[in-house]
Amino acid sequence: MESTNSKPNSLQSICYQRGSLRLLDQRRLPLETVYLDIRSATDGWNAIKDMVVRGAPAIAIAAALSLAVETFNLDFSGTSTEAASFLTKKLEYLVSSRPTAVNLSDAATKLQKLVLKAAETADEPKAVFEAFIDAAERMLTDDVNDNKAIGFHGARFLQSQLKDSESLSILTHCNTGSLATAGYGTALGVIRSVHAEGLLVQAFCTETRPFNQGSRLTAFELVHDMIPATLITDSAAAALMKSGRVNAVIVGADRVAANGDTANKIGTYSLAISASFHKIPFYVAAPVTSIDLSLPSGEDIIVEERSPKELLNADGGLGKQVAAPGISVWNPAFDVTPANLITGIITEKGVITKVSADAFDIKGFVEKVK
Ligand SMILES: CSC[C@H]1O[C@H](OP(=O)(O)O)[C@H](O)[C@@H]1O
Repeated sequence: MESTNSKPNSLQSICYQRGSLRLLDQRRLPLETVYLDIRSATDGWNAIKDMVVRGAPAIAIAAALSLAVETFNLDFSGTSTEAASFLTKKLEYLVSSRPTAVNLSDAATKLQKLVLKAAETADEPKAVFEAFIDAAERMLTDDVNDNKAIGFHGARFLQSQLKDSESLSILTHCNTGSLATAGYGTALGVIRSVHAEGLLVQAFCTETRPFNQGSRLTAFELVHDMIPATLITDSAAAALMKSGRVNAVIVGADRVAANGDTANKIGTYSLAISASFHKIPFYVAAPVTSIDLSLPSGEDIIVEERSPKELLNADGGLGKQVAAPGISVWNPAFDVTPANLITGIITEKGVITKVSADAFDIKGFVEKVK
């Protein structure tokens, strides 16, 4: 993958036009803006695995578009059925790049069904490939629209919870903004919308060890958008809540189980416990595609464990060794927050609130908004 330094828009993680895909190398932000040329599903797989691109929605879109670029430039001499088989196998391969976020597997499943259906009526493979490329491209615009709707519903709901003349200071974790999506963001999109409504006093973002998505990416986005924001260490979050300066915590999601248990960046569970102790509402912001109704609870969510180097070396593994040689490491990239610690789930279709003290009716919500 070659790198180029062109800079269409410093928050644009995915630069795509038919036949060409460039991904912003998020490992080098915020100090360097470098785009990598992605020419195949293999390039896409490696970019996701190595966190060139990250964030549940963004990795799904990057995966699909990496295959769209390979397909567009492919000299294929098989049948329509063989074209569909080629695409379904490549999608299965792309899903293996990161296991926890459901967006990637959900998108792959939908695209596989689409190409198999297209092959039933296509006279030639070109029609199957074009149906796939069209669907992959639609993910870009659909995601931005969903994120803006999440922002709208989130801001409106938070405003409805405020007493007169109250305003909001919001704590968030990891990066859930433009850099984690096709644009605007999920939890950070809600912060953008609250700020646009003039209701935001301060955003607080955690560093989000070990990969530092908060200090490197979320802080970058907040400064870029001139949103009043303060960076804190992960370990300062409880003290900040105790100080009374946080009115709400809003985080993203990689996978929401049928009961509302939510997998998100490691450290989210600790934030939820601290928020509960300090009686601060705790929200998850995610598109409905992040909900996995096939899992009754978070018990069965696969949590990716990443390289010990992310802890042993500086800069989330990109720098030189700083930890004691020989120490063992446990580095889960995510944790699961139980539904009873979550106040509400903000989606592009509206906010899912509890139907009893500790329970959501996620299935009922999804059925209603389908
Ligand atoms: C809207 S992004 C969702 C989710 O993805 C992030 O993880 P990673 O940076 O490892 O891809 C984080 O968990 C975000 O909350």
